[in-house]
Amino acid sequence: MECTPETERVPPPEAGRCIVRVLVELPRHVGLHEALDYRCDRPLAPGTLVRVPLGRRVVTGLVEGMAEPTPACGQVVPPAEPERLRDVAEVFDALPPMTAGWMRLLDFAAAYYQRSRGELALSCLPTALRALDGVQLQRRLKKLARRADVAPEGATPQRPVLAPGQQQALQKLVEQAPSTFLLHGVTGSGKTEVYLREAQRVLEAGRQVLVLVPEINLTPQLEARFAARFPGRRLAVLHSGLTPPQRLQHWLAAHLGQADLVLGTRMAIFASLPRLGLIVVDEEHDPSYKQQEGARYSARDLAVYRGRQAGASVILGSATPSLESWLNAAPAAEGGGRYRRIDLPERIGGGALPAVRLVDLERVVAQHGRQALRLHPISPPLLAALRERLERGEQSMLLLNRRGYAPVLHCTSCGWKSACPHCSAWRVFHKVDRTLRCHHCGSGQRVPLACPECGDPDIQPMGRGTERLEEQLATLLPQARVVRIDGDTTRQSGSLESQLAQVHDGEVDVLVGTQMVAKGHDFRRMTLVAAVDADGALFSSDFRAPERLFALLMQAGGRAGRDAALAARSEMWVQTWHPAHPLFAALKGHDYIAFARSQLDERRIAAMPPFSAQALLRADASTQELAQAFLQRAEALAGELQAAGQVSAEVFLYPPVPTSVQRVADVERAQLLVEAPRRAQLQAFLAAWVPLLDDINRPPTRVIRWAVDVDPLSI
Ligand SMILES: Nc1ncnc2c1ncn2[C@@H]1O[C@H](COP(=O)(O)OP(=O)(O)OP(=O)(O)O)[C@@H](O)[C@H]1O
Ligand SMILES: [Zn+2]
Repeated sequence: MECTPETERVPPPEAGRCIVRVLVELPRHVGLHEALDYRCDRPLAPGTLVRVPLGRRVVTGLVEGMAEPTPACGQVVPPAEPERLRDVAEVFDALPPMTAGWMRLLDFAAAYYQRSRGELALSCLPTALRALDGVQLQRRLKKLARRADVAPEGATPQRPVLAPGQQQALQKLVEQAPSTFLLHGVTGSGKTEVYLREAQRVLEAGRQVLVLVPEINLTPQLEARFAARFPGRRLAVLHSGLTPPQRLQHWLAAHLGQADLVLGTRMAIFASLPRLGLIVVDEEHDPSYKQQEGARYSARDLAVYRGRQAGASVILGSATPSLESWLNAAPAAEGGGRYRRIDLPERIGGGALPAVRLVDLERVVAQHGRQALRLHPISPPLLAALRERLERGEQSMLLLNRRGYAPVLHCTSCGWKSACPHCSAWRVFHKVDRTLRCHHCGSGQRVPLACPECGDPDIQPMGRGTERLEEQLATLLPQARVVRIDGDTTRQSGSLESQLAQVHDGEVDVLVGTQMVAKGHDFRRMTLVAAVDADGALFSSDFRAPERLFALLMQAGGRAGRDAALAARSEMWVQTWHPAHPLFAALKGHDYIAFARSQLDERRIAAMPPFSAQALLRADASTQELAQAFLQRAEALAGELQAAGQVSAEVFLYPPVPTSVQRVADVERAQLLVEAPRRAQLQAFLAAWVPLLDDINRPPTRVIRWAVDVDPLSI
């Protein structure tokens, strides 16, 4: 058994008299203490995995520590009477315990995001592990050991000569390690090569490397690059696309230290890595790093915590860093000083970033008449630009952030629209299978042959999605090979890889896609990227909308001209009704720094994050009144705590409001925004307030569920 510092507190073994405290999967609301006590014939190290009886079941649990029969200090909760305790059913001796560092990550994440530790701990472990007993686990481990014996071999990897910027970046990484770094490198500046070289250094020092990417669709490309560079190393991947047995196998390889490299999406931040030496968070600005259900954690923020704990460097990489990270990397005098910034301002090979062209749709209409945009959204100049690429054998990409054929169907005679009966949203028209589908609750129906209200057969799509754009392109450019990549075309496993391979192999002339193809991909033959309809986000009520739009457009533009030979004639087009918007001026200059400065100035003046800290309390109920009534009680409770001086009076609660999509799957949703000048104040407030919320959720005005979202990304 590994001797972690915690084991020193374990009392001497007394047969059958040890009491261990075990975390089991209990949501916070169940009302039981989150760790339960069990008897065991010997002391167990914290982090040991066990099976314990819970009600009539036997479940997997994680040993938190020993419950001392005579508490030495006041903090230890005295165990229940030993004779009434049940016995640990099984100890997973074959597995090393989770490390003390991992247990600290768990404690931190649970406290910070207001979750029960047991629930979080068990949700971080592979489901397949939770289903195994000791005998089955032994079998798995034997299989794994056999595979580990045959070390993979391969050709000596090819390493490019580093560009001067990359060299300087690596030098800083070495000199200042371990620290948290913000690697601000323009698109195509070779950030991945920096990750690879730093990873190599860390691997050679005998430590493990964790690399996070925002989307599952970016894992195959990255996996291929790392596998090619480190042929002798075992590589584990963790993302939601794996089957449960695969996930268990990869998780075990990391936990046992057989895998030196772990690549994955946000969930991989909880991978067990006993020798962790480096964490890379690629595209660190991406909202996908924030989990949107259950424990709403930010994998990026946890990476920073985890790195510090492990004495490992953390590299946050992006061409368009989040404003939070940008501020953290600013000089201390400007409110930063927490991260070290490293810049890669130039593209590999010295290629230019694509020239940005705004198509003023007002002018298009003035010149070509209203009908120019009536049948399809591609303005005449954009169409000409697409044709030009086609003639030269170059690739183009059209970005439209809406999947489906049309966001709504409507009846031309009575005005009926395809509303979802369960949500406050429209059902989206998907022409491929002639269905109307709600993107919120997933419910669907076949497209009606006539208007359900008045019987008129003339029902028409309104607006457009990627499916329709693809269809229109086929008419506009009949000779072009068009492929569409979005959430619908990539549902089947393997389909995304084959579609991307087609693009890389030059079998595609025009790629139509959502934001999913706008980032990370190293397309080599693309010389035109066009955002067909970007205006929607310009006037959103969400204060983060401009930041997100700017990042999306910069990233999308970054797919063009990545081959230095083609860079000079590469372009990023944006069709807009508002060409004078300041966001576009920054985009034209590829000026992230100016954009960040102006956004941060606005946020500072308005005391918005990152100059304040926020949390949302969300409530779901059968009616909006019930949901809001719960939130009002929560608000009143906060007022009482403040009046009693138990929490800071500087924490501000906004009145409860319906969420932006108010009803989903017949459930009404409302939210309450909590804001504090500093994170620590918000944390102290939540720690006092959240545990009391169950007491105010009682019949007859009980809500179905409530949840806290700390550092919410959309409000
Ligand atoms: N030193 C080098 N010499 C030659 N080619 C390089 C070098 N470094 C990187 N490259 C190549 O340059 C291209 C761009 O690199 P990479 O994909 O790492 O960019 P990036 O900074 O991650 O861009 P993005 O932010 O758009 O994802 C890749 O094809 C990569 O193989
Ligand atoms: Zn719905």
